[in-house]
Amino acid sequence: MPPSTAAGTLDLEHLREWIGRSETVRDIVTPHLVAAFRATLDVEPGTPKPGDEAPAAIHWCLAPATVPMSGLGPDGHPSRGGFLPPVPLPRRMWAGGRLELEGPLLVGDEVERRSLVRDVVRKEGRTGELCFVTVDHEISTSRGRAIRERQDLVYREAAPKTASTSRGPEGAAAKASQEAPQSDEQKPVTADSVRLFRYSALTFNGHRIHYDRRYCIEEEGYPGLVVHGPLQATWLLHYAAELKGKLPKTFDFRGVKPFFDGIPATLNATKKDDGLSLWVAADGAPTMQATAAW
Ligand SMILES: C/C(=C\C(=O)SCCNC(=O)CCNC(=O)[C@H](O)C(C)(C)COP(=O)(O)OP(=O)(O)OC[C@H]1O[C@@H](n2cnc3c(N)ncnc32)[C@H](O)[C@@H]1OP(=O)(O)O)C(=O)O
Repeated sequence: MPPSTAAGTLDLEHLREWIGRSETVRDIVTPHLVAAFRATLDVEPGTPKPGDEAPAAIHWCLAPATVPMSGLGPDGHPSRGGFLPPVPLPRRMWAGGRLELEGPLLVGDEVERRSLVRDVVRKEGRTGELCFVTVDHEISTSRGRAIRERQDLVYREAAPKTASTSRGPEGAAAKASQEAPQSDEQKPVTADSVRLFRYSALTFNGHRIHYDRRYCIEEEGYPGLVVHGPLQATWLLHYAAELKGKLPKTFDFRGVKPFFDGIPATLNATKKDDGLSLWVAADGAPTMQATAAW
């Protein structure tokens, strides 16, 4: 993506100095993590043993930033300006990404994640000024690379004060977003506050939009707790594997509209030539769209 030259509040030149920054972190796929991950997905946790295949997308729970409380920003994420650029737009979201699944992670694996800030761009969206930060990750074990990932983070301007308890600009984005197509396959999914809390705990993600309802409504202008992008992507990836009998080789996903807790939702899939189109729909409208290819 080329840098936008449109006028805005961002010092893009400064933010783009973060491009090329890298970090390497390590963690272990423990039996407890695998059991807790399965339980959060409402699957029998069993008794994971060293060498068992770990569930796909568990890598999002590995090696999270462990920043002391004094190093957190007002949204509960690490203060910006370390590995990630100090984007001054206050509302961070996980916008989407792409996974290339090259091999499984196993219980007991020592995992290394190498991350690189690939791009920082400014865009003007229907909901206001946006700043996208793209991060590339490579996740490896002693057997070699297991996953290549592109992660798109988006930073949004402050919510208009009028948005506090209505759908506000989220409603505008929802109207503009695509109507859900007819699905070949569908199953219900629930996102209540306990599940969101558990997923935040699994990923050591302190972002307050996922568990602090007052903060969500009063500070970020959302009408409820926001369902994590990686949790929605995990559901869709597992659904794709369930429908086809094996994990896809590539999985592209994009959050198109926030999904709030307590809203009736479904996982959906339609066949495509080389794979599946998938989406989460809340109240019938897509919140995350994905394509999986084998
Ligand atoms: C974990 C974690 C945080 C989370 O999990 S947050 C919850 C998960 N994420 C979401 O719920 C995001 C849902 N999406 C949205 O709210 C909107 O799509 C978004 C990102 C605010 C953008 O909406 P807009 O209506 O303002 O944008 P436009 O559709 O007008 O598009 C403007 C340009 O931006 C590009 N774009 C839009 N959405 C995305 C996306 N998801 N990924 C990449 N690019 C996107 C779009 O293509 C337009 O680009 P042009 O070049 O065509 O101008 C945690 O924090 O850790």
